[in-house]
Amino acid sequence: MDLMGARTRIEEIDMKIIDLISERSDLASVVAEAKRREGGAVRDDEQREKVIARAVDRAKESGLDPEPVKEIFELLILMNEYRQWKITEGD
Ligand SMILES: C=C(O[C@@H]1C=C(C(=O)O)C=C[C@H]1O)C(=O)O
Repeated sequence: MDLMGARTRIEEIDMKIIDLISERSDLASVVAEAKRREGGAVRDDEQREKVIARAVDRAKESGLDPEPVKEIFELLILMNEYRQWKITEGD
């Protein structure tokens, strides 16, 4: 694969990543509704730790440096929490 081919493939992967981030982020409405019904704060430190630990383990299995992966997941969690706060702010 040449440079152009690699860049085209990177672009395709980037678009998929954005679609997945959007799908993950959209689940904030489901989570916010469940927490409204069942009770529970937007920020859940126990669940945060599980999500991060899972991502770090998978990163290591994939031969990736876990630290940047951890940072990415911290941002994804913040995005989801922000969406939940926006949904529940009128409550
Ligand atoms: C999605 C949730 O809400 C928050 C967002 C999380 C996430 O994006 O993975 C994890 C824990 C919570 O702080 C949840 O409680 O499951």
